[in-house]
Amino acid sequence: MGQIEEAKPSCLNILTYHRELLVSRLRSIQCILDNLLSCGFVCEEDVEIVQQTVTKTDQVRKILELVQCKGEEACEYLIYIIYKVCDAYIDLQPWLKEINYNPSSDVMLMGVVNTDPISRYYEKMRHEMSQDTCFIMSYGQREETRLEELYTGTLMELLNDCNESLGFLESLDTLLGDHAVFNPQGEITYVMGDAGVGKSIFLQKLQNLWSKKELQTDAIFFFKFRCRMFSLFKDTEQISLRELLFKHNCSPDHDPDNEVFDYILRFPEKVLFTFDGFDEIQIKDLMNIAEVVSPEVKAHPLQLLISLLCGKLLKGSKKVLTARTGTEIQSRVIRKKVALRGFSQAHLRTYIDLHFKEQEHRELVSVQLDACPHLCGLCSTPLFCWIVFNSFRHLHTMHDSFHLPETCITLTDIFLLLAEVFLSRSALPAPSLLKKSTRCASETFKAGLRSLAAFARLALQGMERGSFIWSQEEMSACGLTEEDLSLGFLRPVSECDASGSPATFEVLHITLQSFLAAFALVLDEQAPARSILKFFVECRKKRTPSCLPFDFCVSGSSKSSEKNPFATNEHLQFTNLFLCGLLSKAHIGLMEHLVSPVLLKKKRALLKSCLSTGVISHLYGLPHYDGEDGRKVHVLPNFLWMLRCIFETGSKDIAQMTAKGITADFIKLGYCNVSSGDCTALNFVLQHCHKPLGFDMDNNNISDYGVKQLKPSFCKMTVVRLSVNHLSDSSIEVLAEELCKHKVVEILGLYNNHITDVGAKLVAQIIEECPKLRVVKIGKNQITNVGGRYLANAIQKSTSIFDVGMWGNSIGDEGAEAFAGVLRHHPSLTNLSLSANGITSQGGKCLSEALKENNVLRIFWLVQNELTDDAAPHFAELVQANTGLIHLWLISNQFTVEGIQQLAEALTHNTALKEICVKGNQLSEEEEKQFVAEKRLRFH
Ligand SMILES: Nc1ncnc2c1ncn2[C@@H]1O[C@H](COP(=O)(O)OP(=O)(O)OP(=O)(O)O)[C@@H](O)[C@H]1O
Repeated sequence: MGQIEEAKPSCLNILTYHRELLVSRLRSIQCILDNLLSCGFVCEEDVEIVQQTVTKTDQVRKILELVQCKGEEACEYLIYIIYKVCDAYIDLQPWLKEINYNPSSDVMLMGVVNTDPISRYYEKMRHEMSQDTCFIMSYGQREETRLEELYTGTLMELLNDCNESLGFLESLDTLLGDHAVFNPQGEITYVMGDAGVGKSIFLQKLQNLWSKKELQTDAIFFFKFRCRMFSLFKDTEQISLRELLFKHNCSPDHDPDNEVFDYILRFPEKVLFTFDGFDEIQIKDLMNIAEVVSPEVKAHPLQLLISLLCGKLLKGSKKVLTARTGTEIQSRVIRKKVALRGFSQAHLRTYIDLHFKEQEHRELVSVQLDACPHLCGLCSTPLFCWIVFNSFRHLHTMHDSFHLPETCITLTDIFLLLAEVFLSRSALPAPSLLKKSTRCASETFKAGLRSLAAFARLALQGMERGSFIWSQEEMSACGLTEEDLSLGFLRPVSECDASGSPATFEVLHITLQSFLAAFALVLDEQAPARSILKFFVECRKKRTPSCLPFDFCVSGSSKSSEKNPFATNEHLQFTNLFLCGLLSKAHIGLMEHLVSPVLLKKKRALLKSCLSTGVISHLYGLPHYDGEDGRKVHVLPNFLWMLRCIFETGSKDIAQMTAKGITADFIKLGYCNVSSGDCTALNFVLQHCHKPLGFDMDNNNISDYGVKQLKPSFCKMTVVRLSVNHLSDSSIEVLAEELCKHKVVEILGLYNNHITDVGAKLVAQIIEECPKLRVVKIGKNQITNVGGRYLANAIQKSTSIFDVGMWGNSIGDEGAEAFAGVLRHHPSLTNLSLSANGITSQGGKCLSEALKENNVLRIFWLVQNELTDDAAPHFAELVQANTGLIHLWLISNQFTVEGIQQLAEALTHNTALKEICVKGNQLSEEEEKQFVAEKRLRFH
């Protein structure tokens, strides 16, 4: 060992030899001086001399002289400092490698303290981030819940740029990894989701993981922003990037030479940003948003934000951006997309256990949830779940008995519960006197009316002006007192004024602001009654949400400037929805205690007439087109809001009228962001529809709860398309029961769900018992040979079925054998896909032999299986013998040139077959060229 060390070049020589490089690259001199001083290699006077030297390079020269004078040990220690504090001396790390530096055992006994500003800043940032993120928002400001005690995983679906699923993100700490990146040039990880689905908490958890070094990333700086804060700046305000970063996040200490900012500019890839709520950004005049390309230039904060997001500033930095679903952002800046889908059943169970410490409460809540799938559907949105559970806990402790509302609970009910809990606080007796009482919601609301009205006024003003944050003065002007603040509706926004008290406040959650704004519209006795409809008018006027802010900044396009302050108008839609709920028949009893009955009646009548005319004109205005299966209509997202509002009113009349207005035979609701909760609203209208209807609900977030809600409507559905909707076997149970009872279904689409062999058996039952069923798509599920057999047996018995899609299961050769039975004599099957099912040549042989006897099948898909040349003679025979087949798909198997040769020869004997697609087999480009003469053998 000693010999090896002796053989090393001396550190003194190294410093002499590399002096020039060190002089130009060594920074963070203070850290070197601090360590040399504390180890006694230099004295205070030496330090002063160095510090008095004017230029950085001269300071380094002085240090080198000093340590070289002190000898080998001091020189080695200097190199060791560079080695240990690698973040600060990042530029010299390649040099250490080049000189093959390995610290000696002696020097390793010496301590190195990291006093470098960059490292100190990094530590400070972690510390502050950890403090800022360890608590989760809880009721009022009274209790504090630790994030780790309540945070529950949610469904985090990865999407590609066409919003197609790429599976689920298993664990949040891998978010920034390369998995599911569809655009490596993009720098933004875009996280989207509906109101209250947990986008902010997702970021909080991410920040918390980073602060504990548990996030898989090499980012050493983390800046977090809430987009709504950018609305607080005056139009004329100009700040620099440095101010934006350091004033609105953590600022570096003892950094006279701006080393931290310099480092950020030099190594942007070491910086991670999170921007929460892009949909909340107000852009008053898009035309004036100009890009900022220099980090030194002062600009409006919004310009800085947009320039950061577009990569004009700090190019290469990592960014996570959240926004409500529907806020589209150009794919070219997006690296990866995640859609938050809320709690699954299993998550909900975990959340119950975390939320309720008492076993009695856990059981009570579980039983009540199990009895009400609609409530479960609502509770799959974490915000609503949080409100329901907190209200349950509070009201259960306060009152003799409290149960969760059972059937037909609406969102308005949920937010009324929250308001009741908040208001009941002002009437709380001292804890020692706390005695269980009988619950009387109207009394609580009456007693708290003054405060409620003041909060509601504030919320409405905010909605009208498009602001979510208020100053103390604005709050007082609305009549809010100090005492009111403790109720819990508002919470302080982080910044404090000079006296240390919070300078600004916001509503606990933006959806609660929408609710309060709706309350203000109902309570207001001064404004003309018609003004309750103002947001309906506004929402109708507005165009579909688009990616305007980003359109502008990314492509520089000059779309017309729009007065619309928001990228989406969801919070206005929510206000309308709550208005419908508050003015519904179900809540007259409560509202009459708060508003004059005459005015209430007038407002109810106005709303009803507005909804009725709105529904008619909306349905009339939808784009209809005539297809093979009758008249089709593709609804727009507003249709869903309309349904939600109708459900919230609980009005049978309006539901009936809407059902009557549906003139199409086929409704396309694909990619409309339909959630399980929406299915109750859909069902509410559909129950008044008396004619058969086709429904395409593919690519939504319906889940098992939603299917349960749609149960009464399946009797009239001729087309049931529920592909890509997170359905498990329990949904198929509901479908089997209903579809077999009514026997009207013709098309069943269940592609890309979580169906296993258990569900496949139920689908087989549907196939057997529904005589009109023509098309079944059940690809990309989890069906094995067992399920494959059930399905094959059922299809064999069906005389109506002509199109079966089984792509992407794992039925293997045994399943293929069962389908060979189907192919042998099936009278009607014309299109069959068994692609991506792990079928080898053995299965291929069975299938091709069976198909020789069938001249009905037209299209046969066997893409992405494991067919080799062993299967080629059988397929060649098939091609020669069969005259029914028009397309044979054998893409991405393992045929070589010999196998393909056999197919090519056989093809010359068959004139009916239009093409055999053999792209992606094991042929070189040269080999493929041999077959150019046979044009029907396709390699592209
Ligand atoms: N993963 C989670 N675990 C536990 N609770 C959660 C989780 N996600 C959200 N919540 C609860 O739901 C509430 C609302 O979540 P959050 O504010 O993150 O929603 P959001 O998607 O940002 O909503 P919006 O788009 O309306 O701003 C949180 O305050 C928290 O109580």
